[in-house]
Amino acid sequence: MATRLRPSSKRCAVIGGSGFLGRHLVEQLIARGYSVSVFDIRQSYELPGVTFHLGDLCDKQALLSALQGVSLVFHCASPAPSSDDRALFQKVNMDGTCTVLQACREAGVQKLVLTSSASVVFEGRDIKDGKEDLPYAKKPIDYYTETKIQQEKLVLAACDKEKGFLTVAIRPHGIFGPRDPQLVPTLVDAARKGKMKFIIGDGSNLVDFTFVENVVHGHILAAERLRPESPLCGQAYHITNDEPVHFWDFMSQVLVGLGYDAPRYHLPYWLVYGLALLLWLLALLLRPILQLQPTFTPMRVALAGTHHYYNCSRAKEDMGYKPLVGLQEAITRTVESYPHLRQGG
Ligand SMILES: NC(=O)C1=CN([C@@H]2O[C@H](COP(=O)(O)OP(=O)(O)OC[C@H]3O[C@@H](n4cnc5c(N)ncnc54)[C@H](OP(=O)(O)O)[C@@H]3O)[C@@H](O)[C@H]2O)C=CC1
Ligand SMILES: CC(C)CCC[C@@H](C)[C@H]1CC[C@H]2C3=C(CC[C@]12C)[C@@]1(C)CCC(=O)C[C@@H]1CC3
Repeated sequence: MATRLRPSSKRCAVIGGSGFLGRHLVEQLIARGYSVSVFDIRQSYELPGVTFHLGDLCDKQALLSALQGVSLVFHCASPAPSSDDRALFQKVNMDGTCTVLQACREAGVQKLVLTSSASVVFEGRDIKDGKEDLPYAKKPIDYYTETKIQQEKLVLAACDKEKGFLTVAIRPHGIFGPRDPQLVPTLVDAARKGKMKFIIGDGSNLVDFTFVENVVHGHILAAERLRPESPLCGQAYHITNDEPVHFWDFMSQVLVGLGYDAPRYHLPYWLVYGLALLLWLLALLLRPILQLQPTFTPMRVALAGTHHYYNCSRAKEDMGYKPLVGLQEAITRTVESYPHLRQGG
């Protein structure tokens, strides 16, 4: 039988540590004196103090070797939310998370911090100042959301003070910042194709966009405050910028900052949603012969045309959370980090 290393409180693992959020988290952990094992299916960078373990999180043996001597695990791996591969979401977010839980218990890990999503309560209808006690979406809007709900339930239910295994879930919303492969690149791609001329709905919908460094701060606070006597055990926490913004103002600021025109013409929400649904069905039907990837998916249209902002007072009270970077500075830093996506760049 393999010998088990004694877990050290400054030794942690980041599953999904090569991704957008994961890499920012790893960089901050290193800056705070942790040594970090990254477990991911790919390696996207090198950093002193970080060891990489390449593998699929559905493979328990591969996970076990990465978790040796680790007392704290962050799980922030997921297939891209834009995918519609139901089997992959099921395999990675649900079965894979069960494997992560088993591996953590077998390796003697003491704390697990899951990156969940505020979208676990979103059904495509307005959410204003939503608290953590909102019920999970009964009709999740896509496979990503459906499996994030199951994943969060599994992780929170696994919290067991008697066995010394504590869990907590962080629910960020609309993460953005340098190196994000999703929000800014999708927006710029749509603008370059002339698809960002229209505002969906009347443009008055408020949403949360959260700077990646604030999301990282929330994760580290949660890890450090997670103790048997703390209220964090088995709970979920919204982490936002605490500055809801009009969706279309945010989009316009990013676009204009990068040299593109802001959207100007209004289209009725239900018309665009109906068209997006039709296009999605068409893409599904044509899939055997043609790969269509619509920009305006029903999920994106719902996010672009409804209110969805969340209350983060529970994180403020229980872990002393406060956003470190305000929204305006965050937008400026993000725009400056994408010189290659500028108009004409
Ligand atoms: N971005 C956002 O706005 C929000 C994100 N979240 C959550 O935050 C987390 C991080 O998201 P983000 O950083 O944006 O995503 P990324 O796709 O950038 O990072 C996820 C990482 O996990 C890897 N990965 C995927 N599947 C596996 C697997 N089977 N085994 C090991 N590694 C795997 C990915 O590899 P590869 O790229 O090759 O697939 C990638 O490196 C996710 O859990 C997401 O659900 C929550 C709310 C909002
Ligand atoms: C084409 C435009 C109408 C929209 C372009 C921007 C979108 C790509 C993003 C706007 C809101 C974002 C968002 C997510 C992904 C990127 C957006 C749709 C998530 C779905 C990512 C995963 C989550 O857990 C929730 C996020 C909500 C907001």
